[in-house]
Amino acid sequence: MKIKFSKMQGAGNDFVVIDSTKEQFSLSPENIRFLADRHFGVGADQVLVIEKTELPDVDFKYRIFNHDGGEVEQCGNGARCFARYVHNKGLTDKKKIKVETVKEIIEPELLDDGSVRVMMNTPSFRPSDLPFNPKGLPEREINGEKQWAVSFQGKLWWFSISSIGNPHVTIQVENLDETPIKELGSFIENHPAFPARVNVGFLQIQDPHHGKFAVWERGAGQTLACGTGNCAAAATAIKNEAMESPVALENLGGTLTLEWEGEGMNIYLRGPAEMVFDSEIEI
Ligand SMILES: N[C@H](CCC[C@H](N)C(=O)O)C(=O)O
Repeated sequence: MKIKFSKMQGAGNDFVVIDSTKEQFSLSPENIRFLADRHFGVGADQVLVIEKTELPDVDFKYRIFNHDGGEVEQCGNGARCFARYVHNKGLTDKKKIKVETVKEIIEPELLDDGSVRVMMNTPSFRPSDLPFNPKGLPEREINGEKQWAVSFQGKLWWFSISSIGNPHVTIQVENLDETPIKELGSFIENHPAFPARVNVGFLQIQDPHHGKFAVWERGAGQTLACGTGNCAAAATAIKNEAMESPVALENLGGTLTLEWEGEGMNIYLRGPAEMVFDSEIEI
């Protein structure tokens, strides 16, 4: 089967985007892994598949598949690239789009300055929403917020949990350059306390409105940015009164901006979304 696709990126998080609104594709996990493979396929952190939605007052459905072939609930950088794609390809002339994802409706908006702003719904801090089973892990409370810890390389690493539709752990560090992101990220991603695995974000706070962020993504490894991870880190830091909205986080692949007015409110993610090239591939 020959498939047309667009290669896109948002802050260096890269995607293969496939339009399945006209011709229905059912891609197996093996097909996804091939498309995402950086040696034998196109290469991407995630594969995004655009489909028709059955929901009233919603414009599209989009499905998100990680590099390892697994389908997941949400992708913030992907949402921005999705919006750029459907507009550039003439699938809609709307600048504010309603999109069905696995668990919720999100609303990306194409802004006049060329960036894209996405309403990413309300962050949750409930363990059951990840899911997260903390039994047996060291626990503490800071500013009324629970944190847990894992022991790794002879040190306790304290983390906060949150869900942006997909599961996240946020670890606040003094210096990203001295943090074992790959090793610790992979250890926590696959920890038995996270039955569905987890994304692991590392936040270095510079001042109440600025920070640096690095990430080990569930099913994709270390990426140059993770939109939902930035949402999780900013919401956690704002909730703990360590940062104040708006928050700009410098990722390896670019800067993302988060706006969140507090618990129970929607969080907004803003950043770039770029087309790289169009092509087709036989799978
Ligand atoms: N790895 C994530 C999915 C992609 C999220 C990320 N690329 C983003 O921009 O939010 C997960 O397994 O939940």
